[in-house]
This record gives sequence, structure tokens and C-alpha cells, in this order.
Amino acid sequence: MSTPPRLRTGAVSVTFGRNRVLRDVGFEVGAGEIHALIGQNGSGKSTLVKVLTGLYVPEPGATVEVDGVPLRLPVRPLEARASGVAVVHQSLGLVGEATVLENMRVGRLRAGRLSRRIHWEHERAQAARMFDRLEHHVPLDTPVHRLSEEDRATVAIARAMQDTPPGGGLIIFDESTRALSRRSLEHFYEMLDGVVRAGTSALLISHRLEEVADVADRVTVLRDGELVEAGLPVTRRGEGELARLMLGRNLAGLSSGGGHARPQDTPAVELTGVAGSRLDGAGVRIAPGEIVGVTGLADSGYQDLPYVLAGVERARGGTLVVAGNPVDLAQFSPMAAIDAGIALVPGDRERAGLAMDQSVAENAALPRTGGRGSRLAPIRRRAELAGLAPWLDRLELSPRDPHAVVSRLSGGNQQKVVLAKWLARAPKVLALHEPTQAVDIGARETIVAAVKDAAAAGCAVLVASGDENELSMLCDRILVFRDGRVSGELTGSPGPDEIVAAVFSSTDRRPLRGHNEERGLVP
Ligand SMILES: Nc1ncnc2c1ncn2[C@@H]1O[C@H](COP(=O)(O)OP(=O)(O)OP(=O)(O)O)[C@@H](O)[C@H]1O
Repeated sequence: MSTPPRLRTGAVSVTFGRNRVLRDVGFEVGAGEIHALIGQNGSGKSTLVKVLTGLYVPEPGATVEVDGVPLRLPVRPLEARASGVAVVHQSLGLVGEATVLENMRVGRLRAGRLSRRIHWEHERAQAARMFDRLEHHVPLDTPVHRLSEEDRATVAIARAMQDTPPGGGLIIFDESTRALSRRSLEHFYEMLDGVVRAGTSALLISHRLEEVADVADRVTVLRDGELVEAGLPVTRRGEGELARLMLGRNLAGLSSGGGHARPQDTPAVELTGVAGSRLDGAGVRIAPGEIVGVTGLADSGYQDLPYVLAGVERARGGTLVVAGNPVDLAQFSPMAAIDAGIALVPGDRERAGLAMDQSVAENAALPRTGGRGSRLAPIRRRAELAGLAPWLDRLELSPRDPHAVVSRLSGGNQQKVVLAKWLARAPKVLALHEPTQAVDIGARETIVAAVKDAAAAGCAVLVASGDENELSMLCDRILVFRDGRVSGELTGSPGPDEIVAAVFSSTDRRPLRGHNEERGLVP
């Protein structure tokens, strides 16, 4: 008798109101494989994960089996956990302020039956065992936000492994790796390779198709809630082919670099001597039409710059000159930034100021700068909606409805709302933090084109990113940060390898995982 797959789903359908978001989804994940689940924003990936973990109830007729044993539906979260299914959420899903030990053991702490006291020695031993299994050790008493990015990735895997029996179980990574830099990704997959070689399975959800092509053994593709492919071997399938399967069309080739710079002009924006929690004398000058990237190691401070430029993060000191007017950064505010024509697209939606219980259109109208009660408000509102609609079309918002409530949109679609809102306002300066992080490859193409169009029209663009592919697609010039200030500059539309080499001071860009044939895992 052949061994059953690690996970098998059958006829999983989910409907919200009149919207059927999953339709008869049946697929299998084998033992010891990395299985990727890909699809455009809103195609139903997270909904499927939420069915597997018991957050959403599938329609009658669905089946979910782990190692051939059917789970009762709707899935009971504790039963899923007991059968060896673990989930790592977006951006590793760790609590920064809590220690490694607390992150490892939260939800699992056991108090003595009589004393009601927690046996910390037992908890430490349990946590340490996982790091032994991974052969990587991380200090248990350090708060997670003080760890290196690589160590944080180790903790996320170790934490999930607690629910999987040695050599068994399934870890679901729901966009967990999306904020990791190249070097941390290499480390992450080195560890995960060891875990799956021992027999544990991984279900990987990621919009980085280059990563999927590098590391996955097989791929399942969802389009509009339906299966397009189930368990297709990934061997020798490049990013382009995966994109075609996902989008149902060919992806136009993306040119790299901005190419619209007019550096002889007086700068549209200039930051000097910026001091903040992680910044220490940083400075950037951006000409009208120029797209400048800032990058570096995770703790180098470059990520703070868009927020300082948009007045969202108060700097301790430094000067901003925008359109020839100097401003003391210690006195700067978000409203002053908006008035100066500076727009911010943050990296995570929590910082994006989305009003989750309001519609897409209502969010696009926020914040209003003055004239709230004016008789002209309805006219302005209609004009705003008219300006927004083409952007919602261009970014393929799903559902394409300006009246949809934001909390009901998928994560990537929420990100698109923030982008559409600011792009529709034709800002003078755009401050972007990982602008394509949560969006699918089709929308990434559109966003890159839209940012370049904005630059061509004279907008000065700052892009903070740890993703060398994103930087290479967008930027004319890249500043590399170290210890809170600029330590190097790459000009002439640098490529991804050059960027990684500059950030890590080494030219060694290892493959994320050996080829499928080498791993001997492809049937
Ligand atoms: N609680 C809900 N109520 C109503 N609609 C919902 C709810 N949750 C999700 N949806 C809808 O279900 C569809 C699928 O969403 P889902 O989050 O599964 O997409 P996804 O493939 O994970 O997208 P992304 O890549 O953007 O994260 C979307 O159209 C979304 O608007």
C-alpha cells in the first residue's frame, strides 16, 4: 500500500456573502517536500490556509486529511496542531519585545497542577531542543527585536517545529519570508532544507516567484479561487513560466533602472544630517525625476528614511529642503509633509493608516487637508473617485469595487489601495518602503511602471528596500547605509548581484537551495 500524502484537501469551497472565493480546491503536499502555493492578490491563498487552521468554515463536501487521517471539519485549531500542522505568519510572525523563550513558548506554557507555577527550566529545555534539531543556537533571553535578521528567521522556524513531530508534520509559511533580505533568505532555506530532508513538509506562500523557482519542489497555482495547476514539478521552470501560469498571460519584460534623472537640476528634495533612533548623520539628495534607492543591512537605519521624509517618524535633528524651502526635521509633521507634496507608501499596512472598517473610496479620500465641511466637498469627492478609478483598474484591485470595505480585502489588495491613493494625487516627492513587497508579480510590474511614469513627470522618488530585485528594477542610483549613514553609492542602474555585493561586502550570492535534481526530491 502506498503511503498517503502529508496533506490532502478535496473539494474545498468558501463563500463570503455572494462572493465564492474558493471553488473545489483539491491538492496534495507530499512528505518532505517544499510545496509552493502561488496566485495573484485575492486569489484565495490565505483563505485556504485559514480553512486548514480552522479560522474559516468550508462548505459541506470538503475534506482535509493529514497522513491519510481525515480531520473533522471545520478544522479545530488544536486538532490541526496535534496532527502536526504549524503556521508561520507574515514577516515571521514574532513579537519583537518578547524574548526568544517567550516567543517560543507562548501558548504552550504549562503550569504545575498544584503550584500553578510555570516550570521555566522545563520550558527552556523544550525550546533548546528545537534549536538543537536545527543545529543553530540563539540566546533564549534576548528580546527578538535585538536579534539579527538571520537569528529571527531561525526562531520562526524553531517555533513552528515544536508542533511537528521529528521527520513529520507540515509547516505553512504564509508570506513569512517577505521582509527578509537576500542573506537571511539564504540562511532560512539552508535551515529549511535540513528540516524537509528529515521528512517534514513545507507549504510556501510567496509572491517572490524567483524564490519559488529556486526552492520549491512542486507548485500549486490558484486563479480567482480555482485550481490552475495542482502539484506541478518546478524543475527548470523559471520565474517567467510561473508568472504565466499565475496570471494566465505573458509578463512583459521589465527594464531595470529609472533613467529619467536630470541630476543637473537643483534637487527636488534634500535631507542632511538626519539623526534619529537608528540614523546618525544620514543625507540624501534627489533631483526631479530621479529614483534613488536606499538599502543596507537590517539594522543600518535605511528603512527609517521614508518615514522621516514624510514626517511620520520624528527625527532628533537634521534639515529637509523641499522645493527650495528649508525645514527643521525635529519640527516636521505628516500634515506639513502632505502640504509640501510628499507622499508616503509604507511597507506594512499597519503603518499605512488604513481605516479598516471604511471603504476603498473613503480611504482614498483620507487625509483631507482642510475644507472638511465645505459646500464643495461632494464635488471634490466625485473628482477624487474619478481620479482613483484608473489606478484601481491599473493595479487590478480585486474585487474592483471602490465601495468594498478594506478589512475584507486580501493583504496585497490593501497594499494596492494605499498605492492607488497616493499615485492618484500626483505627488512631488514619493517616499516608498518596499512598495512591491505584498503584491503579486502582475501588480509589481504595474507599480514599477507607474513609479517610473511619476518620475518621468518630474516626481522625485525615494525607495527604501532590502529587496535587490525591487531596487534594481526601479532605481537610477542606490545609496548603501551602514551605522545610520551613507557608506557607499552605486550608480548607473545597478543590477541585483552588484547590490547584494555592496550590502554584504562580498560577491558571494549563493543559490537559495540546490537544484531539484541535486536534491533528488523530484519524483
Ligand atoms: N472575511 C472576509 N469577508 C469577505 N471577503 C473576504 C474575507 N476574507 C477574504 N475575503 C475575500 O476573499 C478573496 C481571497 O482573499 P485571500 O486573502 O484568500 O487572498 P490571497 O490570495 O491570500 O491574497 P494576497 O496575496 O493579497 O494575500 C478576496 O477577494 C478577499 O476580498
